[in-house]
Amino acid sequence: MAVCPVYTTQSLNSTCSISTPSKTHFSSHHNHLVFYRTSKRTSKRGGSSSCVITCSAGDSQTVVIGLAADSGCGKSTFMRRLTSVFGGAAEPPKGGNPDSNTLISDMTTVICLDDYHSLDRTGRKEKGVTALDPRANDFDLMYEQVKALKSGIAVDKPIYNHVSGLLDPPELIKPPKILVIEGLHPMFDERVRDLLDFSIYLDISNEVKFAWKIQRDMAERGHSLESIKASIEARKPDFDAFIDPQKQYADAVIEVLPTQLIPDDNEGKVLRVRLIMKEGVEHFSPVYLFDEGSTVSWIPCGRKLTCSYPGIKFSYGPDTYFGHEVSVLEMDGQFDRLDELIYVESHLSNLSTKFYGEVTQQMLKHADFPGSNNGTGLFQTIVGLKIRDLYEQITASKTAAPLQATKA
Ligand SMILES: Nc1ncnc2c1ncn2[C@@H]1O[C@H](COP(=O)(O)OP(=O)(O)OP(=O)(O)O)[C@@H](O)[C@H]1O
Ligand SMILES: O=C(CO)[C@H](O)[C@H](O)COP(=O)(O)O
Repeated sequence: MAVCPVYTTQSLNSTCSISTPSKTHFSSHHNHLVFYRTSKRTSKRGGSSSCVITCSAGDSQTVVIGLAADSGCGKSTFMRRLTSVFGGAAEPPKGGNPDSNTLISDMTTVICLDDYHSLDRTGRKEKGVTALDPRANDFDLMYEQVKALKSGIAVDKPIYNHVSGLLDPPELIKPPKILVIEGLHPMFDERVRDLLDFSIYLDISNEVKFAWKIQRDMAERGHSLESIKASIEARKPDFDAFIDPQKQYADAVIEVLPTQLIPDDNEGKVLRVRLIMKEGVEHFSPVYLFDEGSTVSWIPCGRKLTCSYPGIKFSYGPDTYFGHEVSVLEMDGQFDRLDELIYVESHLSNLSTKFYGEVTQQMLKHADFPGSNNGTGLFQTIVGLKIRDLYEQITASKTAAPLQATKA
C-alpha cells in the first residue's frame, strides 16, 4: 500500500494551507485508497474555513513509455541513451535466460514486444506470415501484462528467443518505475496504446534503413547485399500496413531522411533528422529554437561551431502532422566536434536539462554510439531528457494530486 502524504502541506495551492491536523477518514474506491481529512485552514485573506483533502494510493504506479520502429532502426541505441539519462547500467535479468530481450536498470525496465510473438519462426513460415503481421502476435496478453505492470503487479512474460526462433519459458517481470515497451507494435492495439504515458516512433526512411541494414547485416552479420534487399522487400507490405501507421499516434516522432545539403546524395551518410513534437501532450512541452512558435532557419557554422562540407542547418517551426498541431525541430548535417555542441544547446529551450550543458555531456558520454555526430543522437538524447521530466512530473502530480483543497 502506498503511503499517502496527508500531512504534507507543500503541495497545497497558495490560497490554502493546513494549520492543524484533525480528523482523518479513509475509504476504498476502485482499488485506490482514498483519504479524507478535514482541517482548519488559514486563507491568505486571513479568514478561516475547512479543506477537504483526497488522496489516492496510486503513487507508486509505473509510468509506461512506448517506442515503435522497424527492426534495425535504432531502438536499442535509443534505449541505451534513455537508460543512461536515468543513470545506472541496464542489464538482462540476473540469473535468467541468457537470450532474454529484457533490460533492467535501477529506474527502468525495457521489454521487447517481440516476446509477444504468438508464432515462432517455424510457425510463421508454415502460416506464411511475417512477424509484423498482427496474426503472429498476442495482443490480448500484451495488453493484460502491460496493464498489470502499470498497476504494480508482476507478470510472467514470455520470451521470444531470437537465437533459436522459439518461444522460451517465461521470465518474471516486476513493476518498475518506468516501463519501456519497445518493438514493432506498441501503438497498434488501442488498449495497449491507451496505457502509454508517452509514445515515440522512429521513422527511418527507406534509403537510410537500407544503408543501416547494409552496414550492420553485411559488415557485422555476413549477409549478402541481395539477401538484405530481399528481406527489406519482403517486409515492406506488412511494414506499410501495420507498423508505419502507428506514427500518427506518437507524441514524438524522430524522422530520419537523406540530407538536402548534398544534391542527389545517395550515400546515406549525412542525414536530415526531424524531431516532430505533438502540442498539448500532458507533461510534455516541445523543445524550441530561439523563439517558441516562430519559424526559424539557422546555420550555426562559423566562429563557434566547426563545420566541414556540407555544413549544418537547423530549422524550427510549427506544422501539422496527421491533423495534429506539432512543433518540428530539424537538423541537417553532422557535427565535426561534439564538444562544440554546447553552442547549439545554448540556443535551444525547454530541454528539461538539470544543468547547463547536460545534453552536450550526454552526447559526449556516448560519442561512440551510432548517430552521435548527427540529429539522431541529439534528438534521441533530448527525448530521453523529456521522458525523465515527464516521469518526474507524473510522480510529482501523483504525490500532489491527492491533495485537492476545496473551499467549504
Ligand atoms: N543513428 C544511427 N546512425 C547510424 N547508424 C545507426 C543509427 N542507429 C542505428 N544505426 C545502425 O543500425 C543498426 C541497428 O541499430 P539498433 O541495434 O539500435 O536497432 P534496433 O532497432 O534495436 O535493431 P533490432 O530490432 O534489429 O535489434 C546499428 O548497428 C547501426 O549499424
Ligand atoms: O522484426 C523483428 C523484430 O525484431 C524480427 O524480425 C522478429 O522479431 C522475428 O525475429 P527473428 O527474425 O529472429 O525470427
